[in-house]
This record gives sequence, structure tokens and C-alpha cells, in this order.
Amino acid sequence: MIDIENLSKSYGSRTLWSDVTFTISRGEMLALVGPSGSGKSTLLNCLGLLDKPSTGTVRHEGKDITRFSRREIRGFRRDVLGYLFQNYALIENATVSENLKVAVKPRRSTRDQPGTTIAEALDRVGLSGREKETIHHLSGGEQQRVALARLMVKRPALVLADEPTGALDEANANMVVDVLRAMSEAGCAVVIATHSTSVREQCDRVFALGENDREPQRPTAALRTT
Ligand SMILES: Nc1ncnc2c1ncn2[C@@H]1O[C@H](COP(=O)(O)OP(=O)(O)OP(=O)(O)O)[C@@H](O)[C@H]1O
Repeated sequence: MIDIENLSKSYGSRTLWSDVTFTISRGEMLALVGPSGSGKSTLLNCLGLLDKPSTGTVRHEGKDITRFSRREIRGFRRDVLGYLFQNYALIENATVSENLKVAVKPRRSTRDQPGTTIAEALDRVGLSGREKETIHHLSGGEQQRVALARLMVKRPALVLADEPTGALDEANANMVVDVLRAMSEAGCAVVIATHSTSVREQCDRVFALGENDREPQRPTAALRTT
């Protein structure tokens, strides 16, 4: 579904990673690992069109998304992508249910499978009955669970998750990974940047950004498959 070829990212003379080449398929859950500062978030941002790689291509259905126009970027974010990022990207002054309603897709025909409803998603993330609460009154972990519920309602083809379990207790961390796993089993491609050994072990494949990438001016073949 996503073909990444010879991707590199440099800031000035510092190369974060280079020669990054791999494919992410539908139904696959992939862990992106590497030491702090190795560029995991930056790579996710490049895949999510929030940042641009210095060289290389990222193809979706044959089209290089790094060359998309603003209009194509908007369409790709709306129709294909789902983010689970550290700032949650929720509407702070709106309620839980208002934040989820923006993700509901109209069914184009009766053949369209009905998606997860807002009530089902909130129940799955343990936030039933909290629909009317305003986002900024929720804890960080609760906001993250709202972001996860929004992903379930949206059902994107590609999910990019940046340390999705970092701020959570063990039970909620397991719940997040279980939901992402269920989404991948339903045909979604999931990429998770993580330091967690347990999350890594639950993924289908692991890509490791190399330790040397932290060293300024030392370009490396950045990606290993384990
Ligand atoms: N706009 C920028 N200009 C210069 N350097 C930047 C810029 N954005 C990020 N960096 C640097 O790129 C490096 C990689 O950052 P990134 O957040 O991608 O790493 P990470 O592997 O996700 O780290 P962590 O595991 O700590 O979250 C960091 O050293 C960061 O300071």
C-alpha cells in the first residue's frame, strides 16, 4: 500500500537517516524502533505529509505522495490517513462526541460496510458515558483514548502512531495495541514508532533506525529489518 524508496532526511549537514526503503502492506502492523533522536517521529511525519524527506519517494497507489499539491495532501489526510500522535490533535474546546463526529464517513451506498459507531468506539476505549465532556477537562491518557476512538470511527487505510502507549498504564497500553491490531486485521496498515519492547513484540515486522544516526555528519544505511 505504501512503498518507501531511498528516503533520506537531513537537517543542514546532519543526516538523520538515509537509504530508507521498505513497503507497508494492508493488514500489517509494523514497529519503527531506534534510540531517542534517531528520527522515528520525523519518519512518521514524512509518511503523514507533515514534513518532507530530503530525497526519495513515498508511493501510494503508484503516486509519489511527497510531490502532492496542497489539495492532494488534504484529500490524502482526509481519505487515507489516521494519526495517533503525542499531541492527540483533538479539538480542545469541543466535546468528546463532537470530536468523534468529524470522523464519521457518510456511507456512499448500502453495500458500504457500516463502520464502528461513536458509542461502540467509546465503549471499546473505556469512555462510555463521557460523550458530553469537553476535551480539555480530560486527562492526557483519556484524551489519547478519545483519539484512538476517533481512529476506530474513521477507519483509515493507513494509521501512523507515535509512542501510542507512552503515557498509559499497562491495561490501557494493552487496550491501545489490541485496537490497533484489530484495525490491521480489518485491512488497515499500521506503523507504530515505539520504545516499548512489549509493543514491538506484538507487531508483525520491526524496522530499526540505526544508533549511528544520532552522530552528526555520519550518514548510514539507516534501516535494518529484524
Ligand atoms: N526542524 C528541525 N531542525 C533541526 N533538527 C530537527 C528538526 N526537527 C527535528 N530535529 C531533530 O531530529 C532528531 C530526531 O528527532 P525525532 O523526534 O524524529 O526522533 P525520535 O527518534 O522520534 O526521538 P524520541 O524517541 O526521543 O521521540 C532530533 O535530534 C531533533 O532535534
